[in-house]
Amino acid sequence: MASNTSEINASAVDKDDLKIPLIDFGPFFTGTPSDKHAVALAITDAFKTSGFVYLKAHGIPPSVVSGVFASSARFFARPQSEKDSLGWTTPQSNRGYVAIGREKLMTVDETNGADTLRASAPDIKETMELGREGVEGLPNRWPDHLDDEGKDFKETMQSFFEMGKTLHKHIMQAIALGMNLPEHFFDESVNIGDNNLRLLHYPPVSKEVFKNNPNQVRAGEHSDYGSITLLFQDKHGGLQVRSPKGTFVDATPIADTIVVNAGDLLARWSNDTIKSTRHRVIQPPAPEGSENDDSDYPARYSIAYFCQPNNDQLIEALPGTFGEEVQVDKKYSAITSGDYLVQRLTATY
Ligand SMILES: O=C(O)CCC(=O)C(=O)O
Ligand SMILES: [Fe+2]
Repeated sequence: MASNTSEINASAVDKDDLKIPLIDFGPFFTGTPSDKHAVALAITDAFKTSGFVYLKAHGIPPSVVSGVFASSARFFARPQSEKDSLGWTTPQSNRGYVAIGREKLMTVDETNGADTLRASAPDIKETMELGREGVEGLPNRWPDHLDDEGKDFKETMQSFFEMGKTLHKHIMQAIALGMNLPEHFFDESVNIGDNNLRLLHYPPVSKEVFKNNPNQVRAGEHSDYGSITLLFQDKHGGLQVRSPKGTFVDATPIADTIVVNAGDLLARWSNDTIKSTRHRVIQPPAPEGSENDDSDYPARYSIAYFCQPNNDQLIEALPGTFGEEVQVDKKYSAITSGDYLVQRLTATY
């Protein structure tokens, strides 16, 4: 048990009071009930302190993940006109291709000045947004009519979408146990799969761009909107998390792990006992000795699977997070998951 506990608590990031553990999710599926509980508590504890955790043995095979990265890279390599023909339309749909400069991620307090911010330092990224299949009037913008590669893309992403849905359920089961709720407490709240799979491509950028504009980033500081985000990074790095001291700390990629972070809706659901922590993406850290190298920063690819409770799920303070026993009132009024998401998306596009 002792070795098991220390493995659960391995540290991935520990800087400026920001501690992000690396947790082996395996024992949650295969361990004894007490192993399972220990994993659940460790994950919940991480969400309550930093809002972030690295997970290994999460159940999505590395070969599947590399297949999704490859398919994503082939998609972004298509001619701009093809990608534009699959363009994102509305926050209600939130499906389709988003060209560089269209979305500006920002913090909640910045949304009043969204247009100025977008103009001065647009995010240097393009994305492809994929949603649940079969929603009346909101089709995914698949490239399957273009060629065989487009058909492969559709199949790969549909299958990955389902895996993300399952992992969402499992992590919510861990959170339920960690919050002293029944293991299956959230199952019915996340069984529809109203999630959003976002493929991201940060193209190569000249070092001058970052030198000349101190506000330039690849993706602006923000918190995520939903319950949790499953983030798959390539090896380049550039993701940073806001520490309690206010600094940005690198969340360096670790092979065969994913970064999972809590979103605003889970923070709200937990009456702010769980934290939705701000993060951003900048240029990758320069390898040592490369200070005078003036070649471009390399491209970076990532996959963000935004998990969202079912659209019609009412989000209000969970049992145990308010009331006399804990001496805290409910901090927020009830809102459905779907209404909340559309509100947030409307501000950033
Ligand atoms: O690309 C990344 O590593 C993070 C992207 C992100 O935070 C987001 O799209 O919400
Ligand atoms: Fe994010």
